[in-house]
Amino acid sequence: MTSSDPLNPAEVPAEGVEDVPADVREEHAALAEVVRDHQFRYYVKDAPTISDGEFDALLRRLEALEESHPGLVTPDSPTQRVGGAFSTEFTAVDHLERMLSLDNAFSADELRAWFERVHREVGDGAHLLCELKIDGLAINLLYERGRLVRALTRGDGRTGEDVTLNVRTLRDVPETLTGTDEYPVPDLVEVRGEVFFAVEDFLELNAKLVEAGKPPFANPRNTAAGSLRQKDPKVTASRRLRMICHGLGKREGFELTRQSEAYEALRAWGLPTSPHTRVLGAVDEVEAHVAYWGEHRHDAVHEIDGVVVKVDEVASQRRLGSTSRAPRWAIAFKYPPEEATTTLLDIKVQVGRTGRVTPYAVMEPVKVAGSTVARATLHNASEVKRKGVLIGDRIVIRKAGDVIPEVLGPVVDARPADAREFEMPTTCPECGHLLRPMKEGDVDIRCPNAAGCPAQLRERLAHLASRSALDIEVLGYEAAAALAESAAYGDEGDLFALTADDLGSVDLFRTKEGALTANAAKLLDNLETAKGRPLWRILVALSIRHVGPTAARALAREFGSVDRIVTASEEELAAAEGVGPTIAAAVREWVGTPWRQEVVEKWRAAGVRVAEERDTSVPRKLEGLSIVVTGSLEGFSRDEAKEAILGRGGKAVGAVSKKTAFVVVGESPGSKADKAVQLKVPVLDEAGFRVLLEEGAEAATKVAIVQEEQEVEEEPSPGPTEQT
Ligand SMILES: NC(=O)c1ccc[n+]([C@@H]2O[C@H](COP(=O)([O-])OP(=O)(O)OC[C@H]3O[C@@H](n4cnc5c(N)ncnc54)[C@H](O)[C@@H]3O)[C@@H](O)[C@H]2O)c1
Ligand SMILES: [Zn+2]
Repeated sequence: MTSSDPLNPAEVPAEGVEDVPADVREEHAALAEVVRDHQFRYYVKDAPTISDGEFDALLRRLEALEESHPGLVTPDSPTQRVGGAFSTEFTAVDHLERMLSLDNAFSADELRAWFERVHREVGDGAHLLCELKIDGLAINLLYERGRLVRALTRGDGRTGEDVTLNVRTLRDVPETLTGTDEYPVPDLVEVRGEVFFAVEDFLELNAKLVEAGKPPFANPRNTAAGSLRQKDPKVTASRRLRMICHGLGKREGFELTRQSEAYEALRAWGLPTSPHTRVLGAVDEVEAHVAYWGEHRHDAVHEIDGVVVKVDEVASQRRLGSTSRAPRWAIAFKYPPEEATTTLLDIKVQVGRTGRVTPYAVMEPVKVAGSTVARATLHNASEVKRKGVLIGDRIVIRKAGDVIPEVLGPVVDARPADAREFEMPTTCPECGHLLRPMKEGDVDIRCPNAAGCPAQLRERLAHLASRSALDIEVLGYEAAAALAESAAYGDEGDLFALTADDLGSVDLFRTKEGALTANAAKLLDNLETAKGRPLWRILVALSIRHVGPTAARALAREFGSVDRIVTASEEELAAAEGVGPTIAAAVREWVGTPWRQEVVEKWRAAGVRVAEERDTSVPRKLEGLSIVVTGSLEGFSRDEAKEAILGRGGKAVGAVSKKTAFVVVGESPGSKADKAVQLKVPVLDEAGFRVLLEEGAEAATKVAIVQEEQEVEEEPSPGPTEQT
């Protein structure tokens, strides 16, 4: 084997095999020092200054250097050691058996490469134990004759920090083990696990801090580490730390053949294990499992940064052995990090559709959760203060799944000398009006120039064209900006009266030769179609505060025309089903604004359908019925199913109650299906749903599934395969 063997990095060729050039040697030494420095900040100070992704990249770079220059590999290189240290604040105590780290796989290929090696060494009978990689800190619990005698952090793998008093405050960690006939209390066992914050508890802790005027913590992992490594156990006790076991160290007085069996023993002894652990047979299944959890990353109570795959048979684990840093019988598949650090280049403000002025971060572009991010909203000026970020700071940002990126806070330890505070502007950056809160007690300040501010007009146009409003494809953000800026154009009232000539005077809609672009023709065409859209879409397009698709549907259903909405009193509006006082007040405010009423008049004059929402082509067979859809249907997307119900006068509701008329159950339904059974609400499958839509409630009742009261399954299997 060569030293480039990823499973065997500890095997170093004899000295002098290769002369490493001086500059490479220097780079390596400098990089190793940087890595050690970050390890100290992370493990000892619980205050890293770079993200895990950046740290992993540094370590990978070090590995790459060593791979091309094996002469650089020494036993004290960070690539060869468990990356931790211990602080003098705690007593240092040796582990009875070493605590190791894990090798990583960042792609399916790397996972397969690991698997093939395992295959070669121990044959194809190995079972693969898949566990969530909990993002917390490792702990080693020593139980002697069933009593907890010591708890150590991982430290450098050989020696950890004694945090016994702190760990005793954790509810998940029993003082004494229980035993069963099958699994009697062992003479001695080292139990390894992860201490973490449940995301929910972490958010609650932060909410309390913010309420008390204190800065919130950046992330659950570092907060858990900081909370456990406290000098005063009372501080630890005040934080709701949890623990889940994921391995064993030294053991006496019992033998196990499979690691999955060890978890059964741990459970019998009263120790917490994960409900998400699965034993799988083939690498394809492991890949599906990894993909599943990549999609459901936020379904566990704790944060995860990957999936750990282990060979389940203890005999095979022994045969595969370990390097100085990690076992060869396990690998951690890592997901793209959801946090990154970058530089906050500037804070600018943008003016929204309702004049709200919000600061946003302009950042050095950085990759996070698979996409490159260069901007993030900061919501309002007090949020900027609360987060404590200065322009020029290194900042931590987070992007979870499809959620918009969020600035978590500054890396204070890396603050440059010239970092400066953000000052909220006092005038609108686009029209110069003095900004102010529109109502007493508003945290947001707004540009009061709703009618004339080009920024607000641009935002309203883009909104009006969006999919949840008039759905005008060609009128994207760029076109909205071009129209808003064009002198030939007034406001959105003039939109439907636009002519080819008007568009010809806007640069964006003219070719170099002076002809109209294809998009201009398309826009005129789209506008013609948009005139006939249902009333609720027209209402959304009018940018009335608080009136999104749901409220607009309610208004359209209850009042049937813009005129009736305009003449309705605030009480009438508030009393209407699905409207309520906030929307009623916003509608009245809109009615009281002359230029907004002019928009309606201009639209009406241009032929926009501002009345009669009732589409008589679809009979209103579901009038007054509440219908719940759960699970996925083959012939309908979620929105289509909702549209089909609303279009027939029914209500598409989210929760099952006694008032629910039908529950439509598709593939992999949620707990709503069980609830329907409990409450004896008629259940329809997709075919039944079609009957309901086409023929109405009576016919549907005949095809509804008659529900026998049955035992409700405890917890639906969260993974793609069965738990063992
Ligand atoms: N940001 C920084 O400056 C900085 C510095 C050092 C390390 N780090 C981060 O720390 C991590 C490296 O730390 P590491 O050496 O502990 O390696 P690791 O986190 O990649 O893997 C090893 C650890 O995973 C934990 N783990 C969680 N769930 C597990 C399970 N089901 N089974 C087994 N183990 C499980 C164990 O505590 C184990 O010690 C990386 O994510 C790295 O980015 C960051
Ligand atoms: Zn303005």
